[in-house]
Amino acid sequence: PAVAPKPPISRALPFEAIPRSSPNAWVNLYQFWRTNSFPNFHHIMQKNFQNLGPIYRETLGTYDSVHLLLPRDAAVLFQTEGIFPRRMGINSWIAHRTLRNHKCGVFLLNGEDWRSDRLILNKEVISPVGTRKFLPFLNTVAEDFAESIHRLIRKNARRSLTVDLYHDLFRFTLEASSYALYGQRLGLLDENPNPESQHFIDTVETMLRTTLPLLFLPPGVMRWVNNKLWRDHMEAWDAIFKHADKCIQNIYQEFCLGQPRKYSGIMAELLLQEEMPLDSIKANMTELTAGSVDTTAMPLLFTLFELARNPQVQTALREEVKAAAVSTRELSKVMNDMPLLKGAIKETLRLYPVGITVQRYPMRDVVLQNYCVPAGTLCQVGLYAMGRSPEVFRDPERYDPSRWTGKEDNSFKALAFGFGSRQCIGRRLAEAEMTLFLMHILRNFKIDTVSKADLKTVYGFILMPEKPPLLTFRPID
Ligand code: HEC
Ligand SMILES: C[C@@H](NS(C)(=O)=O)c1cncc(N2C(=O)c3ccc(Cl)cc3C2(C)C)c1
Repeated sequence: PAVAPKPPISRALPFEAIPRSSPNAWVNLYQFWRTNSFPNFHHIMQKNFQNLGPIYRETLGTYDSVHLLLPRDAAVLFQTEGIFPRRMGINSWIAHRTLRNHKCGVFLLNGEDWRSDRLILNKEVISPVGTRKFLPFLNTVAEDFAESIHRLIRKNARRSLTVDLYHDLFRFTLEASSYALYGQRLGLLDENPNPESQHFIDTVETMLRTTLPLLFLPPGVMRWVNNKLWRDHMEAWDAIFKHADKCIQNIYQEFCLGQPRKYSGIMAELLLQEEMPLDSIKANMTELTAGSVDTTAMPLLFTLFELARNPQVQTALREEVKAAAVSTRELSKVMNDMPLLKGAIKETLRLYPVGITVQRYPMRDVVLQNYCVPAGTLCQVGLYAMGRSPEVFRDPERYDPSRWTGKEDNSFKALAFGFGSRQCIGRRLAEAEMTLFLMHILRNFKIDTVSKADLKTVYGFILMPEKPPLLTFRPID
């Protein structure tokens, strides 16, 4: 019998054949600057995917990267990340550490240095055992926040409160994270919040805002291109390090005077373990403190808005929360009894991913969408575009937490915290803060909003609303 002809192996297309937006890196960067495209970075990526397809190449100043849209391509990319996964560095942040002779935390470290710090931090920051220890601290702050809203409502003649929660949410996330990190309350939820901590929140915002324009410039030219921007950036960093240092000195001083008998936060555990040198603890605690403010406040604001304009979803969540909290069981069990609320948080991060991409450099040559991508090429998964792509999600514009609780295969679709051993180390802290916050809000109030129109979003290194929504809270008797 004749031998069946071998099917031709589909020859992967060369790297140069990947569709791309305009090829000239510096012209692109200039255009980006001139048209101030940074705030719209996520929308520009979405349009590029619509015009060029599920893979495209973009060169902007010093960086040349491949953008991916589909979960299956993200899966292939993550399989090539190796044991020291790497993402795009932030030159202006590294430049500051070098200038001030500070150590870097896990976000900026790579290779063996990253891995050794990360493995030590994992035990206290993201492991189930570590998370269980700081849960009660977060719950206390979430209860205090709900009480602070009741306090404001009692002051009003009408039994409701209409407010722009933007700044209050930053105070909540810093109060909650600082309590879990340092075991101390900052007093940000009191009637007149502590001004020093409020100043810290403002400097984190300034630092993030001034990071963006510096993002694609080589370190050498940054300070000459826009000196004021550079100086503001450095000053914000110095203030951030000063605040974190104060928190660290407080607990270190108490520590030398006598070790605490009971759990008093993540930093105390790191000091007790004596596995990490003090300057590394400081570098990592600074990242955890500054990284815990905006990143968690924004998704809370987006969730409250979506619950206000989707009353049926809000009611379904309220039922689930009431049922879960009925028996005063241990906190982590209550948390595991609210799948719909977990789905709501995933739904918020699908539509409003805080970090709009996840980046990796593959350790070996890889084929993506039938193109050859050489090892070491910067590859970015476009989370914002993926979350709103009808190819990936049915009815993508609909806020539907139940899409995450069914039997559907959602693998590599929930990437807002990244992936694998280098995923967000603050994930459990952020998820717990958001879950407990929403649980207490839903138990105490109905949330409403007048405007049902979509919120416009801007990218300022963190995805945030262009204009914060006005929300109305009415106590549930
Ligand atoms: C307490 C601190 C903290 C909080 C809160 C936090 N992050 Fe992170 N995140 C980090 C740190 C530190 C890293 C770097 C981890 C590393 O490189 O090992 C990181 C990394 C990430 C990454 C990159 C992961 C990867 O695979 O490359 C993403 C995405 C991310 N965070 C998303 C989020 C989102 C979404 C939230 C909130 C909804 C959030 N983070 C809240 C500290 C935090
Ligand atoms: C928004 C998103 N970008 S990302 C990592 O996906 O590209 C993100 C996610 N998780 C944490 C952060 N952080 C901050 O906000 C921040 C501030 C100051 C310092 Cl010293 C360290 C940080 C980190 C990187 C932890 C940022």
